[in-house]
Amino acid sequence: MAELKLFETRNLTRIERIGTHSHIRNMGLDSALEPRFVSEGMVGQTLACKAAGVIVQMVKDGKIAGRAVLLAGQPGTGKTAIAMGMAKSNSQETLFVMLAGSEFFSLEMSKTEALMQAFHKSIGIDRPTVSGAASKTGKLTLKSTEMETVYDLGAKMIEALGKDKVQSGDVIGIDKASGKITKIPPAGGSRSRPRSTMTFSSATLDAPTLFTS
Ligand SMILES: Nc1ncnc2c1ncn2[C@@H]1O[C@H](COP(=O)(O)OP(=O)(O)OP(=O)(O)O)[C@@H](O)[C@H]1O
Repeated sequence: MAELKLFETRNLTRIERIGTHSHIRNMGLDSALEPRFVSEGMVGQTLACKAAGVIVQMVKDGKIAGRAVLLAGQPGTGKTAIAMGMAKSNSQETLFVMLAGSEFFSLEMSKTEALMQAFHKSIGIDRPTVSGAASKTGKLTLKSTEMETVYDLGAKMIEALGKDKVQSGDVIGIDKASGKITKIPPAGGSRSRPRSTMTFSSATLDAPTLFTS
């Protein structure tokens, strides 16, 4: 009879996607913004590289600012590579922040807030909060009689909690699209609140603490 052998398996619960763009050093264009077929880590995609180069040049010349660029194409055709080339064309040290749509939409944080955080991270800024402490992330616990939910907090929401002086036991409304937090005043005392209302329980910051439970 065949012997059954059991081997210990490694914990594979956390699988990370490894970004393989380290070979991209620039957009592979010459000084007249003409694309070379193989250059600076970029191979082919000459029209897209040229278009990206023209946009970067317009930004450098101060002709456009505060705009977004949409790169569309089949998976794996080099959209991220070109975006990285655009960043690297400015300087090899330019910060490049990647956001995966799926991760982004699964965040328990307002999309505006998540975007703001990514932008702040990309330009190395920590926004000051109302208390003057550095802008940080945190956690917010909401409780009802049936359930308890923990939300990730961004700087904007932390600021809103401070502004409204939200305290443990307060009923709050959160607009998940904009991140706006509003304190809902008790109408005739807490007993009249519907059972399903979520009540602010606690908020903690990962660093400089504004609120604690
Ligand atoms: N023209 C290119 N020159 C050099 N490397 C490239 C080129 N196009 C893609 N690659 C490399 O191939 C891999 C996949 O490309 P990339 O992630 O940029 O594609 P994508 O279009 O952003 O894909 P997805 O839509 O799945 O996010 C990366 O390692 C990237 O650096």
